[in-house]
Order: sequence, then C-alpha cells, then structure tokens
Amino acid sequence: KKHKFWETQPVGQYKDVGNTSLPEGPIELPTPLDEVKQEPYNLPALYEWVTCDIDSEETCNEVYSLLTNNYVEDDENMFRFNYSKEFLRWALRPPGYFKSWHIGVRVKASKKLVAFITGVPAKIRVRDEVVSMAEINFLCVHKKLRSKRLAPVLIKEVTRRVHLENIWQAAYTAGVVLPTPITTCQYWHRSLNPKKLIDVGFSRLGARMTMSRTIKLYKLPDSTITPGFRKMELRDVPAVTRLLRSYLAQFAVAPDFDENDVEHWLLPEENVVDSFLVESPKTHEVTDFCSFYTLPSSILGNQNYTMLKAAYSYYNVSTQTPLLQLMNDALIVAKQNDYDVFNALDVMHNESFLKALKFGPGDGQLHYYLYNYRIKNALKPSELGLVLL
Ligand SMILES: COc1cccc(CC(=N)NC(=O)c2cccnc2OC2CCNCC2)c1
Repeated sequence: KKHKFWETQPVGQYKDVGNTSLPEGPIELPTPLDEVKQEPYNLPALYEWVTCDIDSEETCNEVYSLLTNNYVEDDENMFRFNYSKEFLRWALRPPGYFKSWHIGVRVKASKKLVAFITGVPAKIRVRDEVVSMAEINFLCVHKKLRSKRLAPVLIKEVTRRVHLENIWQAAYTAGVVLPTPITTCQYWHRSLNPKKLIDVGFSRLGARMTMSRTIKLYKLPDSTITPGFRKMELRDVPAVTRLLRSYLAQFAVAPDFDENDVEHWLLPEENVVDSFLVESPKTHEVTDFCSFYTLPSSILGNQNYTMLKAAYSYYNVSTQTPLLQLMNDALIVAKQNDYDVFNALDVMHNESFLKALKFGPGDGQLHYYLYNYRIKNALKPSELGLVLL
C-alpha cells in the first residue's frame, strides 16, 4: 500500500486535494509541551539514537562518509551527491540552530553511524503568514539497511524533537511524489565543461553535433560584463537584506530573512556558497544580487573522473541589471572557478533565463512539501521563492 506512513501524518492528503472548503493554515493545532512524547521513539533492537555534534571533526567525518556512500543518487545511479564537510557545517548551523535536531542512528555493538536526519529552524512566509518551521534535510539510511522501515522512525523522531522546541510546521523536498506537493519543480542544467559532462555521461552529444561545435556552443567570456559586479562582503549585509526581502515579497512561499540570516546564508564561503552583487558605479547603491551554492557529486564508475563540480542557483535579485545578464555573469564566474555544470530549478523568475542561457532540462523533478500546513491551491514553481540545500 502506497504511503502507509504519510497517510498517518498531518500533511495534505490526496483525498483533500481540490477541497477548497478546507482552510489554509495548520492542519493540527500545537500540543501542550508537557504532552509531547518525552522519550525517543523505539528503534529496532540493534540500533541506538545519537545526537551528532557536527562541530566534532570525528562526527563530521562520520556524517560526511555516510552521506558520501549512501545519500541521494540520480535516477540512473551514475552520480551521488557529495556534500562537503564545510558545506554540512554551514547547512546545519544557521542562527538559532538546535544540536538536538542533528540526529543519527548507530549500531549499538560497533557504534557505526548507519542513518541520519536533520532539521534547522527557519522563518518561512506562506502568503501573509510568517511561520516558524523546521527545514528537514539529509534523510539518509545506509544502503544495507533499506526497507527496514527506518525512515518513518527517523521522520517521527525529528518531528518529536522539533515539537519539543514548540515548532509545529516543517518544509522539505524530495525527488519522489509523496502526499502532497505544494509545487513540483523541473531542474535544468547549463554545461560549463561539456567535454567532461559528455565523457561522464551527464550529457550526450547533440544530434548532428561534433565535440568542438559543442564546446564552442557553451563557450563563455573570460570575465563578467556588468559594471559594478563584485563579490558580496560583510559590509553589504544590510543592503542585500533590504534588496532580498523586498524581492522575495512577491512570492507566495519564501524565507523571511533578517540580517543575521543573510549573513549566514549568503556571505561567501569558499567551496560552499558564492554571492555577488551589482553596486552602481554612480550611486554606489546595491541594485542586483546573485548567488549559487557548491554541491559536488561523486561520479560512480568512470575511469577518468571521480567528481562533478556543480553550482546550484540559490537566490537572485534583479532590479536594474536584466536577470539574463546577471545570471550570465554568474555562469562566467562559475566557469572561471572550474565548475563543470550550473544547475537551477524553474522557481522564482528563473524560467526567464533558462533557455536563453542554454540550460537544458534535467530528467527529474523536485517536489516541495510543507508539514502540518495546508495551502488552498498548489503553487506554480514561479510562485515559489524558497531554495533548499
Ligand atoms: C548530478 O548529480 C546528481 C546526484 C544526485 C541526484 C541528482 C538529481 C537530482 N535529484 N537533482 C536535484 O535534486 C536538484 C537539481 C537541481 C537543483 N537542486 C536539486 O536538488 C537540490 C535541492 C534538494 N536537495 C538536493 C540538492 C543529480
């Protein structure tokens, strides 16, 4: 029976789709904190819960290795996400984070880490309501422990720990369809190193295309073209926060970033997140912004390469520079830094540049979900202003 677990959860159920009489908002009311289950859920006999201290070099190594060998692969099992240790520390320690939401499962006897799930706190606006949520990510069960029904226990345990902090909603994404997406995004890829992408099977040589013609097709200028285009610095946080908040206001679902959030999520960190802005040479006003995060993938089974260096479009704001030109500069910077591919979802205004900048559609979709929060009508991807890692 499909979704045995999800039919027990406060999420939009298939039977409710289209039922516009149901109000938008929380599906279940909060439980009094003293009625939230105080002890962890039961695990199968040989396993125990552990809170993963991502600051610890040893634990961070264990988390990194578990994900490197057992996390999400593409549909053809040719690539596997390879989040770096510094990326994991960035992703899991935003302002107000809870160590208790970094949850692992160990084998009692060997202490081997065999499963993981995380939450981080976030203020997410849904239409006119700013809701305190947990962003759930990195759900991973070791390949050898699949179909032991561990994932539902991990999800219930992170939910319990989120409830203990008096937070009752969550946001998450998945490549699979569960009850019930708030929107379904298409992902797109822009080749930066077409020769490598074809060699590793990420892309295929187009019909009637030679390799040299393909390399020429994706060639980019050696330097960015927008006057005033530069890396974001700490001093830019107030201006970028203003710019981003007013831009994200147009979307039905978006993060409600304050300056601390912007400093954490958007200040450049090498090999983790890159952010650029346009400072008007005349007025010195910050008029535009673009950013991408770094998420390599292991290449499974290729003689010449082991890693795919991929950039993922993050938050982009255009008020004076055409978004097309701004994103072309982002591609140019990514190419300068030896990225092989630049990925983007068709969220926000991304559709306006995807084809023009020679992105090709990916072969999968990314579904967005809210936990314990009903929205009346599913969104179009262009109404979504939230990018999860
Ligand atoms: C190229 O290596 C891959 C390794 C594993 C999976 C995929 C396909 C895939 N599932 N891609 C995405 O989910 C994706 C495509 C474009 C933009 N963001 C994405 O996912 C992000 C956001 C959700 N968490 C994973 C990273 C590709």
